[in-house]
Amino acid sequence: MGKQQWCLRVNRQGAEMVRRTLLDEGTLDKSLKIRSDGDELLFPVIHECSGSVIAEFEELHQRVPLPRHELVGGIAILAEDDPVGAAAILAERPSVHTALIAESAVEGEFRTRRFRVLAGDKTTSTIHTEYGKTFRIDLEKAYFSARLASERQRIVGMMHQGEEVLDMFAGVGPFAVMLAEKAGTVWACDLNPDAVSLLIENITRNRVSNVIPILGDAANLSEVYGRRFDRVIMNLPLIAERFLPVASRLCRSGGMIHFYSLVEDDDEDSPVFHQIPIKSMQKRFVRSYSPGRSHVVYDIVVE
Ligand SMILES: C[S@@+](CC[C@H](N)C(=O)[O-])C[C@H]1O[C@@H](n2cnc3c(N)ncnc32)[C@H](O)[C@@H]1O
Repeated sequence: MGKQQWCLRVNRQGAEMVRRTLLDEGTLDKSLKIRSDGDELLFPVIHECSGSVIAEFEELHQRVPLPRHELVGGIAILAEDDPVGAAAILAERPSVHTALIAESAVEGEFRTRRFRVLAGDKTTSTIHTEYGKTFRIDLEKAYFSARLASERQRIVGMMHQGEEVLDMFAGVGPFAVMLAEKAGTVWACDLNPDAVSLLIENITRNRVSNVIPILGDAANLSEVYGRRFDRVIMNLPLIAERFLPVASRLCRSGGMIHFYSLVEDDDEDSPVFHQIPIKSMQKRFVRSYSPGRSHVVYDIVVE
């Protein structure tokens, strides 16, 4: 009798890239054996995420249990203040150069966190790989979450070739650089100068020529650009609501806004949706955030 776990079903062709991404983001459940099913591989993951389903897996015999941590490139972010466990992670994982503990929640306008080094190099900067693209990340200078990797692929999968895309809160550019693969142009805006510097580095390191970085306040974008965008990305949970009227002025009729939000599981949808012309709207679960709280996305087709 095996163990029931969330998993991603992936066609064998793209499976190695998915395996590496899940390993990099620390999402692969390494206590369970990867399964095959016809043309597909089933990768067990440690939590429910976009596109995941439940399946049964054989349990693997584990060596020394490492403390709970999340990986961003060569940085392990521990859930507990555990310097001994941090040293064990560095010893066990040759690709990890630094182990950190967060000393604050995600805070301020730039949505950053403060960290303390528990072991390894004294840095918050690293190179992270996601679906074959590499990103310079500096966890203390600009927001980044590796846990949205599958969500970004879901958006790429929905896109048509040549779309005009606006990423209103682009950070270091993970959505912008990923979506550039299908887009005509991606306009990527952020208020944080350090995020935009890292975005420019990430555009260059991935040799992307169709992402335009913008340092500025997304609130002003509709005064500069018209209703030209086929798709608008709004990943600024908690306060994105106040930018929704601006987004609807920027998105063409029939275009789509992806509005990310953190909601209590029994929350009603926000009344702000009544303030913009909507043709249709679908709410999707992205990942669980904390007990009783989820990260969700509203895919909104604008009237
Ligand atoms: C949650 S992060 C998302 C970053 C990126 N989209 C990602 O998924 O990694 C939100 C970003 O919005 C930026 N931001 C906050 N207020 C803004 C504003 N008024 N205009 C533009 N960017 C803003 C922050 O600096 C931060 O980088």
